Amino acid sequence: MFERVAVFGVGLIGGSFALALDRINGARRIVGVGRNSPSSRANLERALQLGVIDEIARDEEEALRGTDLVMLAAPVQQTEALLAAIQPHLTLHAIVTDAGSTKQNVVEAAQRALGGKFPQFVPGHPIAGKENSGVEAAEATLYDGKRCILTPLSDTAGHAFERVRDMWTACGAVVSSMDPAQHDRVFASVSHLPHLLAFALVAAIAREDDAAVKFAHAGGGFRDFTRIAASSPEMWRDICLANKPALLRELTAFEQEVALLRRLINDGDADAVQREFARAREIRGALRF
Ligand SMILES: NC(=O)C1=CN([C@@H]2O[C@H](COP(=O)(O)OP(=O)(O)OC[C@H]3O[C@@H](n4cnc5c(N)ncnc54)[C@H](O)[C@@H]3O)[C@@H](O)[C@H]2O)C=CC1
Ligand SMILES: O=C(O)C(=O)Cc1ccc(O)cc1
Repeated sequence: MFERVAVFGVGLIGGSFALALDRINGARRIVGVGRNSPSSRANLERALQLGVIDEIARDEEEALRGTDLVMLAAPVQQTEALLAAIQPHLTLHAIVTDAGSTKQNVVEAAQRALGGKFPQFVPGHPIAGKENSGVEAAEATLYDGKRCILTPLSDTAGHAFERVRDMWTACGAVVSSMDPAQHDRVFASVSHLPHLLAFALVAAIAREDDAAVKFAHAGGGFRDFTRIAASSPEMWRDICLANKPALLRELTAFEQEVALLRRLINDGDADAVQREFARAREIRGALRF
């Protein structure tokens, strides 16, 4: 399918992408690129050892030589700097895509950094993942049966969009398209807010004097609610700041709901509390994932 694929950020998502592509013989050669830090270098070496990538590229020029697909899978606020460094080496037939959890800031970064080459960029977001980071957590089957959303603009090249769509489909994902702003509103609600709340709950309890005894007695409900608080702080910092307006709107709506429940509990209004819980239970029970 592709001759040479360059993956910028060979962690959970980039590593799983490389493994999924390899499984379908989707790339003749896969090259990994990291950032200039000891932990990133160690992660890339491990990726090579695990056979996730075929080689490590030292810089953008080396990574882009003969490359016909670039996948960005680094934290979203790195997008503009990465694309600016890639742009001079990007040949006309090469396609660039990404896996970032936010799309409006990524699209705007790509427009600024790629200029006339922006049509070669296909913004994407696989809705698959877990709380573990790094290449050790990568899995070839991560995207099987999972949604992958593409958010092309009117000037995105049709052939680039089709190749990225077909590639994700071949990797096992169910692909659909969405407008970037709508994407960010949806995921502020069902992904970014829940992660923020999980981090907030653990952080709030940890501040209490008897936190240790409380955590020691936590059961399944607490485990389920806070699993995602073990996710990468850097990645979630970037997502929350990149999707600030939509996330703050969702946070306001959530605060209003919490304020309502606080008032009902304070008033001892048992019927109203039960009605609120029953409504949520019914809605949650009908959801199919
Ligand atoms: N973790 C998840 O469940 C999901 C994450 N995403 C998105 O995928 C992207 C990657 O996330 P993960 O793989 O989970 O994170 P990760 O922490 O496992 O991997 C990110 C990798 O990017 C590298 N990196 C950081 N800055 C870089 C740079 N400037 N150049 C090259 N490499 C760089 C890091 O060293 C690390 O190896 C993020 O944009 C995230 O929003 C999307 C869907 C699900
Ligand atoms: O760990 C989980 O359950 C997730 O929700 C994974 C996830 C994290 C970020 C995304 O943009 C998409 C999926």
